[in-house]
Amino acid sequence: MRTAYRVETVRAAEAALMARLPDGALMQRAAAGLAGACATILGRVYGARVVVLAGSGDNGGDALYAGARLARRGAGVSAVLLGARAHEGGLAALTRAGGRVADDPFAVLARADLVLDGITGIGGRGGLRPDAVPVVRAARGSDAVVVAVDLPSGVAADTGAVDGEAVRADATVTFGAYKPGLLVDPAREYAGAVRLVDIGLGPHLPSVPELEALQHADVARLLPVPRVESDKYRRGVVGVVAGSARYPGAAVLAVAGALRGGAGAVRYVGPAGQAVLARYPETLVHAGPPGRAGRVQAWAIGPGLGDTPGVDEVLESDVPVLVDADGLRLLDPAAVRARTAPTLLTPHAGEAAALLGVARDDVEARRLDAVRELAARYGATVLLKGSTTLVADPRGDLPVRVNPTGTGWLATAGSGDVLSGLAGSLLAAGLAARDAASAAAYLHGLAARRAARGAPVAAHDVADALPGAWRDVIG
Ligand SMILES: NC(=O)C1=CN([C@@H]2O[C@H](COP(=O)(O)OP(=O)(O)OC[C@H]3O[C@@H](n4cnc5c(N)ncnc54)[C@H](OP(=O)(O)O)[C@@H]3O)[C@@H](O)[C@H]2O)[C@@H](O)CC1
Ligand SMILES: Nc1ncnc2c1ncn2[C@@H]1O[C@H](COP(=O)(O)OP(=O)(O)O)[C@@H](O)[C@H]1O
Ligand SMILES: [K+]
Repeated sequence: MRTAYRVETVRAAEAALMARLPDGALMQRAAAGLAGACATILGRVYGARVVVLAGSGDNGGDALYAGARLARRGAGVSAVLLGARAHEGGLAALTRAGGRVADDPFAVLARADLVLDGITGIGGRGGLRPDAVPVVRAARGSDAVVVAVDLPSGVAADTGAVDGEAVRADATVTFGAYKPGLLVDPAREYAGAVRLVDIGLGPHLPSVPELEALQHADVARLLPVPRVESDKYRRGVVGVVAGSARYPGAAVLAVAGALRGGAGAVRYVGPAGQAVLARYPETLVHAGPPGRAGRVQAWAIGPGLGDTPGVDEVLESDVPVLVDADGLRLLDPAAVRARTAPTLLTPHAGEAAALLGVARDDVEARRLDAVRELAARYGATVLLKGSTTLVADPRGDLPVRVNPTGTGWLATAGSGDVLSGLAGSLLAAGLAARDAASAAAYLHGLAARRAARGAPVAAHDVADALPGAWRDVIG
């Protein structure tokens, strides 16, 4: 499991650790890790041309000390000082090691092999200041590899927001702990490949992080496995309420996902039964309404539903309910809050914006805030779809989960329908809403990567690739 912590938590842990260490020891650990990562990227340090962009704080200090280490190994290191002052110790170390302050920043940047972005780290506020913007653009426009120190300067560490201009790095070397902005878009995209340097913070960090990203082993522990005493009913029946005369395909895709999610049977309820049976004869179909369709252990309702009623009825049931797509349009927060069984909402950014009464761009810019706000307002688990899918629990003291497996190839019509069916099936199999949502997003992303392998995929390809993704996860 990867975890991320907020700035104030990281600072508190740093303070606790620093109290036990000699002055400056922590910065030296950071600088050593940073220089080592740069050496790996460069391959050959001797003769390499390195430019350090140094802001006025400790982030600049890390970068300058790392520059000094590289200079001692034979790199030609120039510093570009941005801000009213420079980290004294770092600048002195760099000068002692043979580095120099650049007379002409643009000339050194044009010839650089590697640029260290040490303008701001966790102390930065807002986007880059105007003096830094042309320098950062020149760095980006050169052939140099851009390595961000702790965070790409200009991104918000705690939220992943990018207000204004920020450094687009090829790689980020972060210290002590991931920060939420390194895992959540839009900032995540600015960070490139992220490498964590251990500076000994671990024992001083709280056990509950702000954010967590599951990995194969974590998901493997969540996935349901049939046992000797299992039968199709004990494995769980998932009810899929989806599709309409206008969108019969949504029903087929949601069922396709549900059949690969671990439930023992899939009960389809709605007007697209023929289309569903033609593709998946193993489905139990019923014309509806859901209350008459027979017992299920969880409902997934919404994909392609159009104006077909049913959401209110399903919300009144005492089993877990997933609401997606059209089902989200007329959702009554009071009805959701009144439920005793778990509810899982799976909006994309546009649907989340409508539920919150804000613009879609606001949700995209502050995904972490949006998903938390929705979970709190509806008293439901919320899976916010998108390039870094997030899952928030209504219990605000649990970490938000961020899915690391997503791929842009998933941005194809109907892939969300597959996800609904899959997550609903995991709910029926007995997973808690938060686990069902995060395991489904994880498998869904992996399946898309497997199916795509660099080429476009259709939603049904993603569904077909789910068993392979499942096998990858359980190893
Ligand atoms: N704590 C530790 O033990 C360890 C910390 N470590 C390192 O320290 C970093 C944190 O250092 P920090 O606290 O000095 O803040 P930092 O990110 O350098 O920026 C602060 C200065 O930048 C300025 N500024 C603000 N916004 C700006 C903007 N938009 N554009 C331009 N400038 C802007 C503002 O100065 P101002 O110009 O306003 O006076 C502010 O004072 C952390 O990320 C990690 O790298 C590691 O060595 C491990 C041990
Ligand atoms: N840029 C992206 N990167 C990764 N995943 C994405 C991206 N855009 C969309 N997705 C994923 O694709 C799926 C699209 O679902 P949705 O928006 O409901 O589409 P539809 O309604 O057509 O099925 C979601 O799982 C979402 O997380
Ligand atoms: K930085």
